[in-house]
This record gives sequence, C-alpha cells and structure tokens, in this order.
Amino acid sequence: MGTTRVTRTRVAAAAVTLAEAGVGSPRVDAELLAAYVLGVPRTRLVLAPDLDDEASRRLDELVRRRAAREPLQHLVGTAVLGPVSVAVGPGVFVPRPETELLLTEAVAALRAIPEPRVVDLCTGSGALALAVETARPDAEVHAVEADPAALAWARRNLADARVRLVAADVTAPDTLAAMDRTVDLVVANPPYVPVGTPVDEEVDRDPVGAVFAGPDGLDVIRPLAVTAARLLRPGGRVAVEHDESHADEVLTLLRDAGFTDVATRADLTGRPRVAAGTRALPSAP
Ligand SMILES: C[S@@+](CC[C@H](N)C(=O)[O-])C[C@H]1O[C@@H](n2cnc3c(N)ncnc32)[C@H](O)[C@@H]1O
Repeated sequence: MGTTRVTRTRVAAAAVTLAEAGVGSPRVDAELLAAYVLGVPRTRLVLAPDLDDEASRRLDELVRRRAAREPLQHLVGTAVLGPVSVAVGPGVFVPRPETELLLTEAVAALRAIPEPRVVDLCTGSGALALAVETARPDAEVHAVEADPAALAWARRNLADARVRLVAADVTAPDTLAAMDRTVDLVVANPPYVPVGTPVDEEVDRDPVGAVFAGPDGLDVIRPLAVTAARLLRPGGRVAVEHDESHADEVLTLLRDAGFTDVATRADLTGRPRVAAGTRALPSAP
C-alpha cells in the first residue's frame, strides 16, 4: 500500500460519516482532523507519512466526536482569526471567520493614526484584540470581558501579548472610566442573537452569554453603544459586529449614542454584518 493511501481512504470515509451527521463542511473537516492527527498543515496532508494504527484510532475518535457535533476548533484546540491562532475550548466563544470583516474595518480605521489606543469590548478568547495588536504593534490595546471562564482563556491567549485584559461588564456606566474620551477605536463582537432563536448544534457549545442577548438580541449592543461613545475621543471610530437582521437598529443605536457617519459594512456574500461610526465632535458654542 502506498504511503498516503490509508490516509486518503480514511479521509474519504470520515467525510461520508461527517456528511451523514449533518456537518456543514465534511470534507474540509475530515482533512483538518487527519492533518491534526498527523501534525501537519492541511495543505501538506498529501505529503505527510501515512496514518499508522495508533493515528487511525485517534482519527476515528475525533471523527466520532465531530459527528456528535463537537466544534472542530474544540477538537484541535485552536481557532484562527486573521493573522492569529488562539486556544479555545469549552467555556469560551469560538472566533468565527465572519469576524474578519470587523478586523478589516478596525485595521482600516487605524491606518492614519500613530500609536492608537484601542478597546475591544467583549473580547472572549482575546482573538480580536490580539489580531489588532498583531496588525498594529504600535497600538495600545485593552480587552474587556466579564465571564470568568472566557477570561481564563483570554489570559492564556494574551500571556505573551501587550494587550491589557480587563475583567469588567461592558454595559456598566463606569467601565474603563479613567479612559473616557481618550480612545481612538472601539471594536466589539458582542452577543447579538435573540433568545429562543434556533442555532446550529456547534453554536450550542458556545457559552449562552456569548451568543444570546435578550428578546431582540440587542440587550448588550444597546448599552455598549453608550460605553463606546463615552470612551472615544471626538472623531474616534466604533465598529460593532451584529446579526444581519439588525443593520438598521444598530445604526439607529449608534446615532442615538452620539455617532455620525454611521454606515453598515457587508460581508463577501452581501450580508450587512458590521456597523461603524465616528464619535461626533462637540458642537460649537
Ligand atoms: C460573541 S462572543 C465574541 C468573543 C470575541 N470577541 C470573538 O470575536 O471571538 C461575545 C463575548 O462577550 C462576552 N460578554 C457578554 N456580555 C458581556 C458584558 N456585559 N460585559 C463583558 N463581556 C460580555 C461573552 O462572555 C463573550 O465572551
């Protein structure tokens, strides 16, 4: 048997198992799990040594767990956001590719600002804060999170970074009060799903408080818009990820909180997913 034939056969069988279990990207997941077991990037799978008996057993076990809809990122222990990879598992929200739109908006907003001060509200694993710091090593980045389990993951992910992690409630009127009117950019990917909305089985593994936010999904974004306006200097920028059904409501919340130039950014499929705005300048006396 050729060196990669076992792997090819096992990956094909795993993809069938995952498809039957309703996994959205069965072939990719099968390849990623095989690559993980073999300790190679997915792009090098065809060049990797074949699966031996022990590796085959480990792959079977991971495929069984993935078919039971454990998130792929929990199985491999990491999730990627733009240029960074963070450790994830039970107790913390798994960063999603969708949030790269927010990261792109953040980096664009900082383009002309030297040594910017940035606040990431609702940081979860710390992925977005770390990605901003990686893109802009001259930035002073603060990351705010309230949930103790998520904070433990963020602490681990930010251990070697300069990001300052703050345990606080982003809806409280005094969070980071010492920084009022000094921040250049506030970014946030808060919970925004209306309570009771059916979600994928994988989303069910995210902490409830990371996903759901009250009957209309806006229980965190509503006060967060006020917090962002308080923290930002006049002319500073805000960018908030939201559900595609909330575009108009979030723009209204930003306007009501004191933002101008509010606009929605759409993802590659045209769905509105990020609202951005500028902290209004004080009106002339
Ligand atoms: C959707 S997750 C996003 C995590 C991360 N920013 C990302 O993009 O992967 C939302 C996070 O907000 C946190 N959170 C929810 N309500 C909060 C609040 N009132 N204050 C601070 N953090 C909060 C949750 O614990 C969760 O970690």
